[in-house]
Amino acid sequence: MTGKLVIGNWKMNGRLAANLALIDALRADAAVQAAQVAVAPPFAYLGQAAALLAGSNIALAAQDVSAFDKDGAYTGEVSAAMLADVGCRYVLIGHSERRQYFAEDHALLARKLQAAVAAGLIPVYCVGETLAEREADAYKAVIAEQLAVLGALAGRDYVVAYEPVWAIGTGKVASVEQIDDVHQYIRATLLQCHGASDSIRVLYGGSVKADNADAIFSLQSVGGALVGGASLDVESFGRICQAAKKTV
Ligand SMILES: O=C[C@H](O)COP(=O)(O)O
Repeated sequence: MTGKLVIGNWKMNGRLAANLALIDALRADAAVQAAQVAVAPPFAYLGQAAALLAGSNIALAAQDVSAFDKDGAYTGEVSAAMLADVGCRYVLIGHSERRQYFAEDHALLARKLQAAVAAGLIPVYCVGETLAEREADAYKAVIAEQLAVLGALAGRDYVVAYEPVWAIGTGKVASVEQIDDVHQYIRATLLQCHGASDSIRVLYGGSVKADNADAIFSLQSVGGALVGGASLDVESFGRICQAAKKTV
C-alpha cells in the first residue's frame, strides 16, 4: 500500500450551491490537497463536481453503477462507460445501503464489478456485517461470502472497504482491535483465495471522524477510509485527510 486513501461518500446529499462551496473549500484546504482523496457526489452532480475538481488532486468517485454494460433501453441506469466519460476514477459497489434498500445480491454485484473494470474504473467494493451477525460470531463467514465475488477480478485493480453495518451513521466506531482483526482477515483472504496483490487497499468505514482518524489510520492493515457524514463538513474532512497524510 502506498499511503492512505480517503473517499468522501456524500450519499444522497448536496445541491449545486452547497457542492460549489464544499469543493471550493476542499480545494483550498492544504491537508486535502496533500492527501490521496476522492469525493463521491450523487449522480446528478458528477458533471458539476468534475468541472469544479479539474486541475486538483481530488479524484471523482460514483456511488453506484449499472450492471448493464451496453448502452440501451435501461431507464434510470447510469453505465460504467458514462462514469468514466464524466471523469470518475472510482465507483462504490455493494455499499450496505444498496444491499439493504435495493436488495442488491452477489450475482448483480459481480456484474457491476465486471462492468466497472471493463470501463477502466477502480471499484471500491464494500463489505461488512450487521450487528446480529457480529453478535452471532458469524461476521467472518459473512465477509468471506461477500468477498467471494472478487475472485473474478484477480489481477485487476480494486479497493475493498470494510464497513460494519452497525457502525454506519450511528456514531459507534469499531474498536481498533476489531478493525485490525477484520482487515487482516480480509487481506489474507484476498491474497490467498482471490489472487489479489499485496498492495491491495482495504479502507475502513463507519463513523470515521476527525477525533478517531489517527487511531484508525495508525493500523497498518488500514489502507484508508470511506467517510460518510464527516465528508460533508470541510473542517472534519480536512482533519481526517491530515491524519491520513501523517501516517504515510
Ligand atoms: O460510505 C460511508 C459509510 O457508509 C460510513 O458512513 P458514516 O461515516 O456516516 O458512518
